[in-house]
Amino acid sequence: MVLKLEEFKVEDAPKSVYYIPNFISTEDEEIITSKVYGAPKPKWTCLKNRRLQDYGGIPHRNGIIPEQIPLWLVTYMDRVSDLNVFQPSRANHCLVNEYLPGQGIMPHLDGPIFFPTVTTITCGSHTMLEFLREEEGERYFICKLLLEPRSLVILKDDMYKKYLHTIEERIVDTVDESCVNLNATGHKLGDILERGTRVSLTIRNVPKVLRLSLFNIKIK
Ligand SMILES: O=C(O)CCC(=O)C(=O)O
Ligand SMILES: [Fe+2]
Repeated sequence: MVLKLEEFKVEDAPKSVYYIPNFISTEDEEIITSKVYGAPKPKWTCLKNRRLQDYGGIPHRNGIIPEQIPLWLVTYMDRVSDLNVFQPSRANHCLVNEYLPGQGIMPHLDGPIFFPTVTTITCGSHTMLEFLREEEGERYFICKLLLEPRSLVILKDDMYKKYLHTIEERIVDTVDESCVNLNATGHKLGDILERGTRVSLTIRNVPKVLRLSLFNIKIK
């Protein structure tokens, strides 16, 4: 299936957002959640307000020391790379985040470690991804995106580099006029959406790949 990215552009957002509903099937969604929850307990990193798993290695300022990515996940990372969003490269890192109702993520930029395009597959529950502008220490709300289960969202340009993104710690979301991708979703103004447990795959490219050289290992 060849998918024309331009057809999924969110026109009412700052440059650039693409929102693709049903990027994966319900079967894919079940595979992803069962693999994520089937991972050994030490694979999880527990933060104060969410849990996460790193695949592909831990990204650092100087680069990433690559780790083998399980085949089930390579399938989905390849499906995203095939949209040519990381050209001339491909995805080599995936962060899995789990959010229980009431959990979220603080306003942040993904930063310069990554190729400046971020893609996220949402499983299990919707969420509301909100965007802020930061100026002279003040933060101003810009817009929000309703991320439905099985969707893919792609952020690049100013939406990657300039505007912070955040998920507020809420148990319900209300759909209002600031939700700029509403017409691409199955929802309407005024809908009240109760959050369930959301598992997201944040798929990116780390351009700097470090290779461990044997010559740097001192043998006594
Ligand atoms: O879970 C999400 O949709 C966002 C995750 C995120 O912003 C990040 O991991 O940098
Ligand atoms: Fe982020």
